[in-house]
Amino acid sequence: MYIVKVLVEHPVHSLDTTFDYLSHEPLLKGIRVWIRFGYQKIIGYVESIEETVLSQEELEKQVGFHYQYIIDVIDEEPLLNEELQDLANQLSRMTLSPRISCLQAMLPTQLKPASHQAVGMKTQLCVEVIMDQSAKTVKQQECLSFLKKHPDIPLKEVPYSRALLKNLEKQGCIQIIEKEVYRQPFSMTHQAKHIQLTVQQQKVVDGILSHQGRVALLHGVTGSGKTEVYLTLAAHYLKNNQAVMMLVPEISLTPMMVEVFRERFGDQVAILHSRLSQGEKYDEYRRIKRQEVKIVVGARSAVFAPLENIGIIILDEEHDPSYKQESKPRYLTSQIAKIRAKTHHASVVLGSATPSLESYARALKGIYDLYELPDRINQKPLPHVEIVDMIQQTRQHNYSLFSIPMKQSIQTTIDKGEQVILLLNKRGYATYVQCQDCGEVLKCPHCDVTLTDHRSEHKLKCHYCEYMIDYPRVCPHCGSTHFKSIGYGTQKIEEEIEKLFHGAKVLRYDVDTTRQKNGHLKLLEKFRNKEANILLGTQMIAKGLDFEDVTFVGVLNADLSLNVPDFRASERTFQLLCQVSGRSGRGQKQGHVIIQTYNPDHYAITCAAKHDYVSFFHQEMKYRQVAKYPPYCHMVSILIQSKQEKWIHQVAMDVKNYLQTHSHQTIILGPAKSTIYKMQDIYRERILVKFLNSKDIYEALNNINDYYNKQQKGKVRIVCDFNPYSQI
Ligand SMILES: Nc1ncnc2c1ncn2[C@@H]1O[C@H](COP(=O)(O)OP(=O)(O)OP(=O)(O)O)[C@@H](O)[C@H]1O
Ligand SMILES: [Zn+2]
Ligand SMILES: [Zn+2]
Repeated sequence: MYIVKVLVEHPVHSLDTTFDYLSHEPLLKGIRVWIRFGYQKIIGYVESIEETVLSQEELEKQVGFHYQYIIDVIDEEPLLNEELQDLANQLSRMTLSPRISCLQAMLPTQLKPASHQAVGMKTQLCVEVIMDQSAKTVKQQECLSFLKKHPDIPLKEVPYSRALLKNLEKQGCIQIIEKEVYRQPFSMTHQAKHIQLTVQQQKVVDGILSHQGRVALLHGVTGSGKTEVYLTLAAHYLKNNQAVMMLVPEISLTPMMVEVFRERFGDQVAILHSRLSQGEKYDEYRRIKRQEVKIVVGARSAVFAPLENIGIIILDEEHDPSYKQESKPRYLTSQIAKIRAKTHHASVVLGSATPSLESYARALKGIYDLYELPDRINQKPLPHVEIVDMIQQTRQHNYSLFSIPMKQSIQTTIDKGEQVILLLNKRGYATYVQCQDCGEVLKCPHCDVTLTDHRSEHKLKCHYCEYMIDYPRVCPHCGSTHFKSIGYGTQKIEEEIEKLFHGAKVLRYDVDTTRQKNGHLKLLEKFRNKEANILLGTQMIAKGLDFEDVTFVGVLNADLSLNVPDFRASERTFQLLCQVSGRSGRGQKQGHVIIQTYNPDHYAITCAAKHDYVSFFHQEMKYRQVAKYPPYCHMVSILIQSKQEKWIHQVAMDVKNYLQTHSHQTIILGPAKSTIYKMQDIYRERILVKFLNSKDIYEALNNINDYYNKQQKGKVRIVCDFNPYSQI
């Protein structure tokens, strides 16, 4: 008899314990099983098995409750190998999240502990030749020799009649069998070109290869050929029969990197990111697990890909905030990459034109190896960047969103037949609706935010919950019928541009226009084919795009990312401006950039205009040191949430007091109301803790977590976020 400890899917901490079941047979650790839980039949995850010589009766006498048997076994093999099972436990401890939520984060939906396998394998009928002597007719022989040349051909592609095939099957010459086919998320489009590395690139590659097991920071300016370095490294490990993990930040970017990797390595590449269909993800995951592919390209969660014998893990655009998971378990991808690299004795490469302050500081300290690619390929100069002071524009009575130099540059670029990228930094800048008579601004009743005008659908929507209403006819406050949309959204600017510039053809690139499957790719392909001369978009267009004919980049409002209550505001602004500038002048022609701002002297803007990372780094480090922010300390954000406003502040104060008496060398800020105090009808207060020594703060938080999320369950919820990126 075996006692099986089973984790059950329940996203609350109080269930982060295992439940004991019995089994007559030994089971494998890490498989899913059907169990009875209360009155339900649910799926559980086998955490451990223990053999016992006692009978059920004797066992029950010992523990004083009635054991149930496992109803059925779901998986033949463990979902996760030993390495990943250990990682799940480590992740749970690191982030103070339930183990089951860590398993959920690591597996594709179809394999998640609670899932019911809605999508399964895709199969098709294939023809296989077993024996070719007994064919009688000429036609049959002809068909057989065709089939021998095309082993395992799908039945529907065989250019012979079904009757003929049926006869051959009867004679025992062939068999028609059902075979699994993989759903292919992308098809190959371009042909691979062979590129000789520059001396600088080669040096980087050699350096990284001769320090196996280290973390390398590759600081290379935009267009310096980092991708080519990644490809060469990948080829090297592949030749050694080792696996390669290539991580990219945004969903929008993944298809481009996938394309480049597919061109070079064919179907040895698997893709993992959130835009794939359930079925595609399931297939890709199993291709990796069966060791049919050696390279994985994907976004954040691909860091958990079940690759074995990993040689290298590469994170492109390592500074990107999307590497931080913003829901349970709140992990930082680079942290996971480093843990896995250690297990596999793999190298880690963190690549960026604008490394995060934390990474560059580590490189200067010698914790990481630093590699630089200071020049663009073929010594192409970086674009000339001009800063336009918008206060001056107002003084000259230009109230338009476009300054005079911006207007001129856009028009000239279009006239020359070249292309323009325009960045509208939209954060907090979406259009909202205000009553012209009483000033009432329409807000979401469930969240402390204004409703956004989605003109094309005649709707107002909340961006934080599902709330949506029709465009109002009368003001709910005064009954007036005069409304005005305030602010600029990409949609509004798109209309304006087409009126303002001769010959302008705009492609709008944002969440709305890229929602459909491969929408990003299709839109970018249109731009590449020159079906439009202006690409207008939000932050999404700042990264990774490589278009030869883009010679002008305009930033409409550089300040919006500067004026947010986040200690990384300057860093984010600097990164965004460098990245988007880097899209200009990548081909033969010189690039030009205009940044419109109300803060023309801010170092984030002046350093970006000079492409001067190092100066920015040192100035920003001074500020972080004085204000005591990372990398000079660690940080954890504690979010206290409750549906009851009357409790929340008292609980937050209790948490603070507990932390104060149970930790040393900490600075505790707050509690304060969150930037968005009410979200989805839940009130939110926040405490920020800066600390140097992680041991006691970690213990204190673990206790707090235990107390409120397990014992006091229901009243409040506490969410701890180490290395917080978002503070809304
Ligand atoms: N050794 C080389 N010889 C010729 N062309 C190269 C070489 N290496 C890279 N390139 C080309 O230079 C261009 C820029 O390279 P790549 O896109 O890799 O830059 P990057 O450093 O990743 O830039 P970004 O940070 O802006 O994404 C690409 O078109 C690439 O094909
Ligand atoms: Zn009104
Ligand atoms: Zn809302």
